Amino acid sequence: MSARRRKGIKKIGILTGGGDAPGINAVIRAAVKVAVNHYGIRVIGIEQGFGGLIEDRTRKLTTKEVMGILPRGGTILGTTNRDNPFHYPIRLESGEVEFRDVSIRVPETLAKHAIEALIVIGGDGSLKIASQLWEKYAVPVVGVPKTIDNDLSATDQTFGFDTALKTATEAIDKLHTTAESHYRIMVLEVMGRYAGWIALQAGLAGGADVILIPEIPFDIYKVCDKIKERSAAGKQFSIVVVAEGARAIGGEMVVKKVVEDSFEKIRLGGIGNVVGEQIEEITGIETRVTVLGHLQRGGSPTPFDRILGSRFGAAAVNLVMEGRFGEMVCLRTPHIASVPLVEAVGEMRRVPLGSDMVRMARQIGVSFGN
Ligand SMILES: Nc1ncnc2c1ncn2[C@@H]1O[C@H](COP(=O)(O)OP(=O)(O)O)[C@@H](O)[C@H]1O
Ligand SMILES: O=P(O)(O)OC[C@H]1O[C@](O)(COP(=O)(O)O)[C@@H](O)[C@@H]1O
Ligand SMILES: [Mg+2]
Repeated sequence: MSARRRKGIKKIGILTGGGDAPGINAVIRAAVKVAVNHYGIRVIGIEQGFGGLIEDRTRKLTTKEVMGILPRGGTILGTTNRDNPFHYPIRLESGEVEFRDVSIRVPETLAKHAIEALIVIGGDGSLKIASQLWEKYAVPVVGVPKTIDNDLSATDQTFGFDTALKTATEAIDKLHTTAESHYRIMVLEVMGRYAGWIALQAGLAGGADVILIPEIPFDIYKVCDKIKERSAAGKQFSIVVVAEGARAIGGEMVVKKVVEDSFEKIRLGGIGNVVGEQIEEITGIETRVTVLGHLQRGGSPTPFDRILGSRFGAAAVNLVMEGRFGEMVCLRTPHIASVPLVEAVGEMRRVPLGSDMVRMARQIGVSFGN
């Protein structure tokens, strides 16, 4: 510990950015406990993501503040998937919004509070900002990967994904019983942005008949063939799981919303209804659509996510104390490792078409609609 103390760090900051994910509070709790109890340093929480560093919203995080938060979903610090210091929305007197680079305020706020290192818990967007802050201002940052989408290539898994999967699987189980009773087709739309991990794995865990993911564009007639094949075999109901980023061959992804003051403006959603209507029209079988939405991001984290979050939180503080800035902690099963942030945000992890999970799914009769 004395060698680490020589690095001279006495105070660190923590912020959470992007969509929340169950397990964030486990990261914060572990980081605070390790910082305070093990290294004897202080922790400042930045509120509401990068906006907190721009608008100077901070609060002290003691071990008392993190008591009892392990099983809690969400983030006690608040978050946003809009604020980007390099592209920050400023509301003009005219009411119009203008984007400006206000990133200089980040090192200014950190200096004001004597914060010597910053732990950023976020997905690709937030970690890219962290990486830019490190490159442009040498802000001493360490990243912690977070997203229910599990779409970061640099880590075997992100926390939050397991909990989202549990929620989506339970939803499929529930849809099964009502689908079976009413001889209906049930379509479930799940999140995941441009990756199909939630749809694929929840679909497999819940025994879906059709799984539509962004990585495999579908043909609606092939989807209906599978449903008709089941009907012919006496199975009078079917479960179709659709990722929000799924699209028909030659078609576009369905956009639910354009968030103008966000850097990444597109919010996906709506493909479930499109697919549901087409299935009903083509097969003539009564079809209902459920959009699972933000239920997937809420609730108490699973044991896996609590433990992974805790491991990441502890590892992030260790990286800080070792002076290894510009890096992100990651899971290299069974170990916790680290990678440079630039590498971490470089590539999105999508479902590989040759993966054994896709192969197994096909072998047990799941249709991907192609
Ligand atoms: N490719 C990008 N480059 C720079 N900033 C980005 C990029 N994508 C998103 N951002 C910014 O990062 C923030 C968080 O991104 P988002 O994707 O919503 O969450 P996450 O951190 O979970 O990926 C957004 O507010 C946006 O301003
Ligand atoms: O909460 P919003 O703005 O509707 O965002 C929804 C998006 O956020 C997510 O839930 C999580 O994405 P991030 O981890 O990148 O924040 C996506 O699955 C979904 O597309
Ligand atoms: Mg993102």
